[in-house]
Amino acid sequence: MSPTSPPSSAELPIGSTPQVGDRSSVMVVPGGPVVGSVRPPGSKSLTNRALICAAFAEGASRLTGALVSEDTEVMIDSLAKIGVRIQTENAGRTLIVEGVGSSAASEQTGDSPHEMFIANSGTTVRFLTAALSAFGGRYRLSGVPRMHERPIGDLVEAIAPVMSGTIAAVSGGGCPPVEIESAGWTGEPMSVAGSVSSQYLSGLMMAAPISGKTVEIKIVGELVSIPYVRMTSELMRAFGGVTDWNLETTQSIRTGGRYVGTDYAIEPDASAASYFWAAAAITGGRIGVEGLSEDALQGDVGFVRVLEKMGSRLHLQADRIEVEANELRGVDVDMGEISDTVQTLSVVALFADSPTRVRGVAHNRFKETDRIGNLAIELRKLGARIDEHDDGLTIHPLTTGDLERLSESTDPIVFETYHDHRMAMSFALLGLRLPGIFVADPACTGKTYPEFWADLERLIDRPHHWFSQETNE
Ligand SMILES: O=C(O)C1=C[C@@H](OP(=O)(O)O)[C@@H](O)[C@H](O)C1
Ligand SMILES: C=C(OP(=O)(O)O)C(=O)O
Repeated sequence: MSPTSPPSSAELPIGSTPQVGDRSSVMVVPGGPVVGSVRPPGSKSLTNRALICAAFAEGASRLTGALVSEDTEVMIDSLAKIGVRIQTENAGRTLIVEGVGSSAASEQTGDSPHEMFIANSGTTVRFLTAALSAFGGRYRLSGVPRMHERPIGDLVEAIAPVMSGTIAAVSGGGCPPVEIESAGWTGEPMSVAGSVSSQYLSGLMMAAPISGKTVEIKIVGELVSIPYVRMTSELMRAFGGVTDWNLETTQSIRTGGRYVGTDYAIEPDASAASYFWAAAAITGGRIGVEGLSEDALQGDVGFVRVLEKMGSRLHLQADRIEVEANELRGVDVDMGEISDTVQTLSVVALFADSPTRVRGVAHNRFKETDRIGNLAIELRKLGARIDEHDDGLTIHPLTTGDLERLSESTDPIVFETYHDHRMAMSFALLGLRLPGIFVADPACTGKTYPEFWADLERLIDRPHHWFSQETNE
């Protein structure tokens, strides 16, 4: 799909949400400063952790503020297959989970495998692989083609020596599908590598209470995305699990206890919030995100500190983080702890007055797509110089000449999104500043934020232009 002249568009009412396969691109109409308030949906990371803890708890839990999206739906559907009953209220944002308790190895082995479809949800496949191996039984977890290219070998290798039974990642390079036939964990100490994804360690930590054992987990080598591991500890504690961890002094974690049903309120998603904070920063606007503070469990609230380093002003309140635009300068920043916001920041960096170097995110190549290589390919479509590094990117800002050329051009530029929700939401920001920016496959935001386009329209108070597949092909 690459139109050479703008196709005829359909204007839909503000607040419309694209359906998968329904419309193949969207053009956000540029305008002035974006000003306002927004509350993104619940955190994906917190929702899927809370679902794991609640599912294997004794008793019922009530989760409020939950995310309703593909990544949480595949978790819920998979848990339902092992008999976890989950009722929904408030259009799915409240989940009442009847826990099944801890290890059920004896009842589950011998059955035909439970087939679980986990789409492209890293948290779901990694957390469930650990949890189900600890719970016991036969399972097969498979997803979309990209999921079968996303590594899980380090997790499988960590589990195999301490599990009674067999576990394998059957695609080349140690990728899903994952096949498990388990009679539970032995309780022996484990070792896990953490340089590709922190989700392996988080999965093992959360699985220990499910195994009914207290387990020592040694972290081998570098650990990426550390704030997510802290989040795991906090979530486990909220549900009665025990973690003993001091990463500053030790590279190992003791984890165990038993989960008990709990009422738990989920924070809005901080990675989703990054798009709105960035929208303020690049349009001369001011946007407050409700329901988040710097004390949030999600490390991605740290994105606003990077914006501050670039020149934006922050207004911090107990339950709201507001970003106000100011002149933007380039920064040299390690984003290893907030890697889901690299695409957002790269778009912001295009509008700064000097280059930005993003470091520490080599693991971004293993996510929904290669978030270094493919990000560079797309951003270069604007004419910007983007240097690709093993561990990140250098983004050279658009020059005044580039901005003039792009502002006057009537040629559309189509941004491919690679089935990656964060590509789509980040490129939408370009459309706030520049005409003719088409974002392909807008429905891919459904992985974590189905209402993204609707929320953005309400905030900017003007409709996007939607283009159907037929129009563009
Ligand atoms: O544990 C989590 O909830 C997550 C951890 C991060 O993954 P990595 O640990 O693979 O960086 C992040 O990118 C992902 O969106 C969610
Ligand atoms: C990397 C992501 O997701 P996951 O690893 O959970 O699929 C993400 O949401 O940006």
